[in-house]
Amino acid sequence: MASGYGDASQKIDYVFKVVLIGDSAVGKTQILARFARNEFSLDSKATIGVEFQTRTLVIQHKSVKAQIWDTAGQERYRAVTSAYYRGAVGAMLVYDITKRQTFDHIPRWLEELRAHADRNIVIMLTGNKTDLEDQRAVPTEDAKEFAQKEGLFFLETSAMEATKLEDAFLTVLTEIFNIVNKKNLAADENQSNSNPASLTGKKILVPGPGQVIPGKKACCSS
Ligand SMILES: Nc1nc2c(ncn2[C@@H]2O[C@H](COP(=O)(O)OP(=O)(O)OP(=O)(O)O)[C@@H](O)[C@H]2O)c(=O)[nH]1
Repeated sequence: MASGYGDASQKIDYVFKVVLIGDSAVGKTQILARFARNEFSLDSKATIGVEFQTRTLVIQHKSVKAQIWDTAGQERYRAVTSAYYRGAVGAMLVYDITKRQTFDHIPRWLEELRAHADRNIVIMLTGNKTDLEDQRAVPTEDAKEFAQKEGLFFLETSAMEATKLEDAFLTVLTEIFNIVNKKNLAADENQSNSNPASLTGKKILVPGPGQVIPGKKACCSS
């Protein structure tokens, strides 16, 4: 269970960094605005550099601060690639369902993600702008098939209408939470006085979707 937009004074159990990537104008900044502040603007300027916003949620009675990072889709405005991905445990790989090219570029984004981020980062392929169904250029089946082949989660969203966005983020955050929690439980079993500390500033190694091996200790390095 997850809820709310958080309260600055509350105790935080975990901080998870999630990055948004994809071509320019697919809706990354508005996805972030919708998720972090429940806002949306049609008059969205191209992102220059990098920004992040946070939202605190409760997942399985623990307080989880989602730190969502957004950078420009346009090469010339992008943040330093390796710094952007450093410490990320989740990624939303976004395309626009009305622009085929933005989907055709997804393998390139995935390649960059796999080159720079933790190899076990949890990834959600996100087809945005479902409110423009009449202009659809990417069949759902094509994306579903690609996601299955690559071992990604997949959902179609609309930042404008707030459709499936909560689902998309919660799926990623809950998957990360379960993996990290499993790691802490394993550590507790091995070391009775171990301290399942906040993950702030720590790079974590997590198994990918569908690759959580029961009983196997997920590994973690700082
Ligand atoms: N119809 C519709 N428009 C959207 C949706 N999400 C974003 N947009 C619009 O698409 C345009 C681009 O959105 P941005 O969020 O700025 O795109 P971006 O991916 O951050 O672009 P860069 O910063 O250049 O990488 C803006 O006009 C948004 O209002 C959506 O779900 N539906």
